[in-house]
Amino acid sequence: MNLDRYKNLKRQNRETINLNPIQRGGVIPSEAKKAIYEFWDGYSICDFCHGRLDEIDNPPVRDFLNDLSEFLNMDIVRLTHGAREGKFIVMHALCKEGDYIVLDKNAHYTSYLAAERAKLNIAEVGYEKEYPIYKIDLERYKEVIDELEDKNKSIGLILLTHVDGNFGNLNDAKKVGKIAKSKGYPFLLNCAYTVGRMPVDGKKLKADFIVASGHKSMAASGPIGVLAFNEEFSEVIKTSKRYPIKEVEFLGCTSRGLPLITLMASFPYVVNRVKYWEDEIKKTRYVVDELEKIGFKQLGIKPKEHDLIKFETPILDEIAKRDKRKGYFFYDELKKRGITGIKPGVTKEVKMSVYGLEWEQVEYVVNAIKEIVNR
Ligand SMILES: Cc1ncc(COP(=O)(O)O)c(C=O)c1O
Repeated sequence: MNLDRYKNLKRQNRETINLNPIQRGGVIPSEAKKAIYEFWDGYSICDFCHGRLDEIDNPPVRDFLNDLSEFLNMDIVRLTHGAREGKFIVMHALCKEGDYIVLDKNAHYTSYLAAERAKLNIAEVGYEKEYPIYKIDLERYKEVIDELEDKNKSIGLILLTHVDGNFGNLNDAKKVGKIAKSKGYPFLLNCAYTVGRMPVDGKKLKADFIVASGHKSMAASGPIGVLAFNEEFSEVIKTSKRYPIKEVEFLGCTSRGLPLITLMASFPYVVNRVKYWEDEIKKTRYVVDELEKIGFKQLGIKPKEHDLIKFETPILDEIAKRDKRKGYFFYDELKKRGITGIKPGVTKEVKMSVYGLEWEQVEYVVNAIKEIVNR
């Protein structure tokens, strides 16, 4: 065993402009960094615990969960280890083995895994239009539900990915919420890419459940997630027969320690930043407009309604054929300019986000990419 390898652990790309869409919303502000120094011991959050995480008053976890409910316009909030755990909890609590869940074709792999772990079947809702838009045909939810009902299949849950992690397409959740309501099925909205980045109002969107991701979109250290739901589904928080204070689906307590401390410490910052969502969209559209001038082609819904951008980049592919670094030239050249987060070696398609960057940084990124391509 070489224990030396654990000494002086250093993050390679700490001071760079990171364009990785799954990381941009999880960058923590300085107030959260300060809180880390107060609470870095393992169970530090439990100094004044009387048996359950969500009831801790010092630090103010209980108040925080109430504030989160208000922020999301949902009745009850609990913490999870991530969006994926939230999805599994809902499926496990609500569905019985063999039930169907109806979900969109852009659903994250963790939605499929959660369903598999809960021993459920899947019925997919496909695209209204495939390449290059990949827009989900939301009206199809009704038809898929009807088809399952005609075959006497038991449906346990309707799931929609609010914004998917592949194309960054924003779905009109209310449409699916209405269909689910009219059919009498619970509706889970996966907001891993939206809550904490943009305003989300659960009741307006007709969601019965919302899952969110602290490390992805709420400026928190990972892993932490949020599960919000409405009162009529309080079966999700049923307590143990043997340990009556402990909630079974949460195995008593979920994320404790630094992930939760940073989620709380960043909360005022997050509440404020979602007010500037329109500006984030302007930055995103600016990047698309500028990079399409040099041969990038944006995939997904146009114009962009979310900061995650996926480009088809034949121009990078062309250059890679001539450069001795092959596909790695783009990563390499960006890194020289202090920019990271683009997958090394990938040139056919590129994903990026400029969420939370200053306008000057956005311009710097655009100019750097133009310079690399034009050279
Ligand atoms: C749409 C979507 N949902 C869920 C997840 C998983 O989130 P978490 O890591 O909080 O489980 C991701 C991660 O990329 C995602 O893109």
